[in-house]
Amino acid sequence: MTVNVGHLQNLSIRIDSGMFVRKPSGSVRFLLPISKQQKLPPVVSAFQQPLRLSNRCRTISVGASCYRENISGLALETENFHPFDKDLLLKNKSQEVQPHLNGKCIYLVGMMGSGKTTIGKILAKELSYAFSDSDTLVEQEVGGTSVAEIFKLYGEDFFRDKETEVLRKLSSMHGFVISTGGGIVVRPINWKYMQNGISIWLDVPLEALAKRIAAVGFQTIVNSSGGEGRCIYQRQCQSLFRKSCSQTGFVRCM
Ligand SMILES: Nc1ncnc2c1ncn2[C@@H]1O[C@H](COP(=O)(O)OP(=O)(O)O)[C@@H](O)[C@H]1O
Ligand SMILES: O=C(O)C1=C[C@@H](OP(=O)(O)O)[C@@H](O)[C@H](O)C1
Repeated sequence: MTVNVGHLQNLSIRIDSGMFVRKPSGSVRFLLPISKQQKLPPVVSAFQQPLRLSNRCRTISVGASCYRENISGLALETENFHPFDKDLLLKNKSQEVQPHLNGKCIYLVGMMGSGKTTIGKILAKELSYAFSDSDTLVEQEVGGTSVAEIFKLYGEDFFRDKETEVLRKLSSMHGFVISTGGGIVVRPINWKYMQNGISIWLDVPLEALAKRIAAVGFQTIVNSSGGEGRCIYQRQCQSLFRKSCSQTGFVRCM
């Protein structure tokens, strides 16, 4: 599905979906997936600088006074960007793409603590979508048993089976923003179900994740040894996210 947002900052660009994320430096990155098959015309931006959309995933700035393409060609960063409020950016972006989504579900994927719930709730509100959390749906499937209890009583495989069942049901629904569990990418079948919607990977550096998880004292279900064990697990998931990103056209938000 492509969305023509030619009017957005005069960018004559066709995108599958996109999202603004403000980088710590204050600039804003707008990410979009480019599927392999799409032969997109060169994009002449508002700044009259032709862009070659050759990569599967591009970041492009919007509303900046000027920008430059970085060496890897994967990221455009703004200079002299006047920092916008992130929620305002989400609001503006949501209003731009909402009419084109045709009710497609939006799946937020990322490590524990990457902000799936926080951003998912804002996004759902701005898109007039319902918000749901795959963990909560799994708990409902198991009579209200908590995720931690499910892992303890029935083990991870049981949890993963229920997680896949939840995604199968969601794949025929519309109008949801779903915050998925951090390990949802460990099963390729889950990617298949999420491809019925739009998947957005919140790619937060491990250091920032560690700070957030430490700050809220998350029960690390998957690796109670915390610390090193958790970091190894997170690195495994990160490489899975990267792989799924390359194979399934996930939108990657940094
Ligand atoms: N962009 C952000 N910057 C800083 N902290 C954030 C951001 N997004 C979420 N957080 C914080 O990180 C923690 C985890 O956020 P949450 O949305 O629950 O993540 P997830 O649902 O991916 O586990 C919360 O304390 C939240 O306030
Ligand atoms: O990383 C994981 O494998 C998990 C992350 C959790 O979700 P959150 O990322 O929302 O905490 C939850 O699905 C379960 O504890 C498994």
